[in-house]
Amino acid sequence: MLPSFVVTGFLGSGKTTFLINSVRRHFEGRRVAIVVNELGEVGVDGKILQGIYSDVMEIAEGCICCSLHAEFQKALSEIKEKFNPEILFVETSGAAEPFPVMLSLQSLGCSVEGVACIVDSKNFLEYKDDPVAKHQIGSSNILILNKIDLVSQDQLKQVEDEVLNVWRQNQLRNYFTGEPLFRSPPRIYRASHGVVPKEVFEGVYPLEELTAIPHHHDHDHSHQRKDIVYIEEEIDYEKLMEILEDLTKKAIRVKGIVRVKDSPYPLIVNYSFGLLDISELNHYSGPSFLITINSGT
Ligand SMILES: Nc1nc2c(ncn2[C@@H]2O[C@H](COP(=O)(O)OP(=O)(O)OP(=O)(O)O)[C@@H](O)[C@H]2O)c(=O)[nH]1
Repeated sequence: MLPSFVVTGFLGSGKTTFLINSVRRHFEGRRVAIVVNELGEVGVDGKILQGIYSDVMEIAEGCICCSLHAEFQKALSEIKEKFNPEILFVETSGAAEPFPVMLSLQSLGCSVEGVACIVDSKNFLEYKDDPVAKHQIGSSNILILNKIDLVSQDQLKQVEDEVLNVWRQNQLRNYFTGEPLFRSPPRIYRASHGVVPKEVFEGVYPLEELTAIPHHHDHDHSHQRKDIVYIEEEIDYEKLMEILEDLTKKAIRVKGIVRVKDSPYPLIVNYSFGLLDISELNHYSGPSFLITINSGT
């Protein structure tokens, strides 16, 4: 069985950053495959990860369990055949629940070694009541409080207490008996830019019991509206800022890859919860685009 980890967490919490900064470091020299379940029909995370890992597959849009199970299956057999990986990481989209992904993985012959939920410590108290965020936390046995560089010790303690509270209330239970599925409380870690110690990936027991749980199909992403804007011509940096200023009036998350006149490389645009981050991507030759996610609520 191919061992796998699921990486979940709310929009912009730092899942891709975690894959870049921790997984690469701790699995150096190992054959690591990554499947990214993207939000839009064009992916950003996959493009970034492709520059770092050789075995990255993107699955666009939606939820792996429903419309995409067949695509997931195809991607997985392709990955296994081509790369014969030793370990697989699946990054779910920030708007998806991890549980169906775990079921899909098991049904496709992978053992789920752990489910890591990346928590945005800076913004958690703002999004903690979102139903998807609750499921993401409750379905995880590794909780990583990320972005600790942006909060005080007191705030972090408050977030930690609240995250554990949400976990207790939403932890996975056997549908018939009501018994908790996780045999022990989640492991909780603190991280800046997704950097965690190697022990995070060690000694996590495989989640065998999940197959016994019926799957409800009660998850719904329709409250979030996604749009994609293609930018045909090369614009200057100021124009990009103008476009972003406009988009972020409504969007809770904006990400994309944009070519601008003054930069030798295309720029990765990453906006979440009022914070804008711009960096360069040196291995991309596709079109310029921005994906926006509006909460719609
Ligand atoms: N200050 C700070 N910024 C961070 C940290 N972790 C991630 N970021 C930034 O937060 C933004 C979102 O990070 P991503 O890793 O793209 O988040 P994600 O969870 O993959 O996003 P989605 O796939 O869209 O849900 C990026 O601009 C990151 O550089 C952190 O610990 N501290």
